Formats: sequence, C-alpha cells, structure tokens
Amino acid sequence: MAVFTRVSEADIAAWLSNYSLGTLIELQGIPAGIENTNYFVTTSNGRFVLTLFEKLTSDDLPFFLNLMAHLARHGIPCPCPVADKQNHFLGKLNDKPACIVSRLSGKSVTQPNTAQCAAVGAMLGQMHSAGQSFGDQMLNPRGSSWRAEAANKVKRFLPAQDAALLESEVALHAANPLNGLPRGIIHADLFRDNVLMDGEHVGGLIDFYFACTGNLLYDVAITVNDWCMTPEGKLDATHTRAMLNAYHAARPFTAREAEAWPMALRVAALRFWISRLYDLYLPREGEMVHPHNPEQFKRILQNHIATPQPAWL
Ligand SMILES: Nc1ncnc2c1ncn2[C@@H]1O[C@H](COP(=O)(O)OP(=O)(O)OP(=O)(O)O)[C@@H](O)[C@H]1O
Ligand SMILES: N[C@@H](CCO)C(=O)O
Repeated sequence: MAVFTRVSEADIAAWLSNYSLGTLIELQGIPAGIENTNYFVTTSNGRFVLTLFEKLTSDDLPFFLNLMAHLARHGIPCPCPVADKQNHFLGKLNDKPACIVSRLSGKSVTQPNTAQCAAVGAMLGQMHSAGQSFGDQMLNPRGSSWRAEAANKVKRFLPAQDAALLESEVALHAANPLNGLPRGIIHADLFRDNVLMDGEHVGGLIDFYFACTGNLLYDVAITVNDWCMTPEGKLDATHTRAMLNAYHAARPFTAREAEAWPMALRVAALRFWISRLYDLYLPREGEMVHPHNPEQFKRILQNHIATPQPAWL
C-alpha cells in the first residue's frame, strides 16, 4: 500500500492550477512502492505521476529532481519533473514535499530474459555517460561508514556464523575500498522493480532516491546482483555476459574495472544484505513495510566469495 497521505480530486485540482498541465481528468492511487505516496494523474495535457515524499525532506530533494531532469534532457527514459508557474520542481501538498513527473510506459519484469538483461545493461551505460555532465555531487548514504554502523547494530540478532561473516566482510571492504575506478552518478538501486520494460526495450528507469556519486562499476554490480541471479543466488553467466557486453558497448569498462569486478559484486551484495537485515530487525516506527528477505543476499554474498572469477565480458 503506497498511499500514505490521501490526496482528493479537489486537492490536486487546486495544486494543478499552479502548473501549465491543463485540467484534471483522472487521479488514481498507486498501490506499489514502500517509500512515498504515489498517484497516477491524467490531465488534458498527458499522463503524469504525483509523488508526496514521506521521508526525504525539501533539503534533500533538489539533487534528485535536478538529476532526473538532467538525465531526461539527455534522452534517458526517466521521470522528468514538471516545473510549476514559479519554475520550481518541488512544491508542497497536504504538508508533504511533492512533485509531478512524466509517466513512463512499461511494466517491471520478475524473470528477465537475455535480451532484457542486455537492454538494461545498455541503458545503465548510457545513464552513466549522461551523468558525467551533471554538476552536483551526493555522498553515498549507504557507503562504508553506514555499512560498519548498521552491521554493528544488527549483528546481535544473528547466529554466530552469520555475525562472523558480516564482520569479516565489512572489515575487508573497509580496508580495501574500490579505488582507481571511473566515478560519477550512480542509481544505486536499479533492481527489477525500478525498471519499466516495454517488451525488450527499457521504457523507464524509476526511483532515483538512492542515487549518489560513486564507482560506476558498483552500480553495475548492484544491477547484475538482482537481474542476473538464478533462484539459488548464483550468477547466470549468459544473462551476466549479455548485460555486461551491452553496458561495455555504451560505456567501455577499464582494465582496472575488470580486475575489481569480483570485489564489486561482493560489496554490492553486502550492502543489500545489511539493509535488509536492518529493515527486518530494526524497522523504523510505524513503518508499513514487508521487509525483503536478507537470506537471499547472504546466499548471493557466499556464492560470490566461493567464486573468485565470476562471469565477466
Ligand atoms: N514515472 C513513472 N512512470 C510510470 N510508473 C511509475 C512512475 N513512477 C512510479 N511508477 C509506478 O509506481 C510504482 C511505485 O513507485 P516507486 O517504486 O517509485 O515507489 P516508492 O514508494 O517511491 O519507492 P520504493 O520502490 O522504494 O518502494 C512503481 O512500481 C511504478 O509502477
Ligand atoms: N532494492 C532494495 C529495496 C529498496 O531499496 C532491496 O531489494 O533490498
């Protein structure tokens, strides 16, 4: 359920009067999603998505909205924020920061085929290239110090063996950060539910609210870890190669990236193992979230540790 704050037709009609989007035709709550309140809004000018931000504040949001506008300007199919009559992307609706963005076509897929993995790889490479000319920076809120802090808080809930694995991986990546790699804007959460597919084409990349500045290879590893896994949590070599080759054609990997690939996969798996443990054992008060299964990412991490030469180009 992702309508946390109700918006009536009268609320949105009044809000829309400060935009050049025509008149309201339809307002429909979107049930998916766990972070924000989302509505599909159809006006006489087209189809849009209204988002009311439930946690992010007006200080955090300009980075994300300007980033989406930048990427959309470069032809990346991502939600494009619409400016109001004062030329602002960010407004306030029912006491929540709010914005309205373009609605993209397509549906998320749960069992992607090889061509879809290739399409997502190509799009990620293009997004990374387009991000190079974006001027703003954002520290990764799920980086090394967050990993250490969060792991420290959740380890008491774990069996000794899992706690030991968690501690040793956190320490390993803290001592050996991925360096010398191309950096830039990363999406940092490009899981299957954040990509809308139109058959074998990418209709849209959505949910940029973990986007930050980081190693581009780390973003590739996050994406591969979700899109190219077998149900047992092992890399599907065909899907992985399809994604990586298509990415490489859009933004060629460097030799240092080839070398860093095994560790990038590991640290990307560790980040989601920790966040899922955290959401399971230490949920924020009042949070209406069905936590994702942390075991899946523990297994993925263990399989990466056992496979020092994972599928590459
Ligand atoms: N710009 C868009 N165009 C088309 N559909 C969209 C768009 N933005 C969101 N949606 C739809 O709304 C759903 C929920 O959006 P989203 O995933 O951004 O929710 P959230 O609560 O903000 O984030 P989270 O994925 O962290 O729960 C998506 O699965 C998608 O179906
Ligand atoms: N994609 C994340 C949740 C949202 O950040 C996960 O599957 O754990």
